[in-house]
Amino acid sequence: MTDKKPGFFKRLFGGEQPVQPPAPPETQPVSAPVPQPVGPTPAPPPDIVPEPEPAPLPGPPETTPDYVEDIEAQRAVPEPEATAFVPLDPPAVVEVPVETPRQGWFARLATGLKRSSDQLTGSITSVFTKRKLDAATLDELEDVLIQADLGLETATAITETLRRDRFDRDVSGEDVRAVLASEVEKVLGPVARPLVIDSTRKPFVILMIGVNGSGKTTTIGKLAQKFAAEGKSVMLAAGDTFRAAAIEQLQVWGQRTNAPVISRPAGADASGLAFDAVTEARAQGRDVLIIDTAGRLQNRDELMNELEKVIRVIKKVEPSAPHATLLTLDATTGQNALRQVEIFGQRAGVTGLVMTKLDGTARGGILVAIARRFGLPVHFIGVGEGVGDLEPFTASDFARAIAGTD
Ligand SMILES: Nc1nc2c(ncn2[C@@H]2O[C@H](COP(=O)(O)OP(=O)(O)OP(=O)(O)O)[C@@H](O)[C@H]2O)c(=O)[nH]1
Repeated sequence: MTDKKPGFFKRLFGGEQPVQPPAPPETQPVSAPVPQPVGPTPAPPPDIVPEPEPAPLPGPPETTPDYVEDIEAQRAVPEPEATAFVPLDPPAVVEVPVETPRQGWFARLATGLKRSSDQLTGSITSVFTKRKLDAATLDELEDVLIQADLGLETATAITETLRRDRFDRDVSGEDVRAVLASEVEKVLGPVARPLVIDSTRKPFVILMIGVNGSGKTTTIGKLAQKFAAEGKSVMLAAGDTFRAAAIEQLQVWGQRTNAPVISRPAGADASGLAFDAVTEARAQGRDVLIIDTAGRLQNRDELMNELEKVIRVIKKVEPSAPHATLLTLDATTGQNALRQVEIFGQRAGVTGLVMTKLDGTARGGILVAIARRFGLPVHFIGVGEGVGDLEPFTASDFARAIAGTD
């Protein structure tokens, strides 16, 4: 990446702050919607797509410690209309990106990370133009690397390598970029791990979590496509019951990928839905069940309680589930992503990460800081909105793209 843009780095880093996604609707005390688990093999009701309720609940259902026990008690009184098993007939108008011909995925990653890499390489070049490597230069470089979200440890590792090998010698921007790529790859190598579907689990339950708009539903669609292409039978659960549009979005993905979608009307209880979905997927012998959840900010305690409840209820049906709890991270978020990984990890037991929107961000460096701090597997990266735009994560490609080396 050779474009040097004087002042660009400063403009970007000078004012840019981690973006907080919009908060979900306020939770109000509501009378707990009665969870309506049904028997193991509910028949599809004649009305396939449920009408959204006129006034969706503004927040998650009430949390009570004995909620889970309530669910079990209420299993004795199933209400067939509670679960909508929706394999077909998506709603008429839902925006889901369509596939268009495009460049290869690495090119998209490299193009997407160009803003990150331009900032880095531009700054590195300006620091290292015709200069011998001295302490001041190393300090400047460390600042550049920290401001690129790579994290203090990685920044220090890079400057220490240079100090050890090149101190008091001429060093070019290219040399520094090579060290950067190598150090980034060193950090990311151990976390670049594929998502392995244990075929002895039927269904293998994947719970998708993350803040609002981080790409959960889109990633579910992409994963469903991937698994279907591998010959796996997939079921989806529209667990983002706060938003009718999210339910519809998942139904469209379900139709595209030929995966049945378990859903309930907007405003229904997400835990009850998860319960039904695991029960149904098991009854049908599905290979994989992917459960969507409503977006929530990690600092919204009541919403995180609700997520914990969803997990508890899933375990009521299958104690070993969820078998993967994937946190989607929006790459454009920057530093806030560290907090998301920390809190979602504590509350929901994240097993792996998917970083989305790497096709257009200046904040890609944050993945390095996350990898170093948490060591969680990074399974996939999203490089676009289309169904084919999910790629297994590879450390060397990411390192090359962010350092602008080929
Ligand atoms: N460019 C790009 N856009 C993406 C990617 N992944 C998701 N998006 C877009 O990001 C937006 C939000 O994605 P969703 O999948 O709806 O996010 P969500 O986490 O389910 O959102 P909530 O249900 O509101 O929490 C949509 O416009 C997606 O098309 C990606 O890898 N690249």
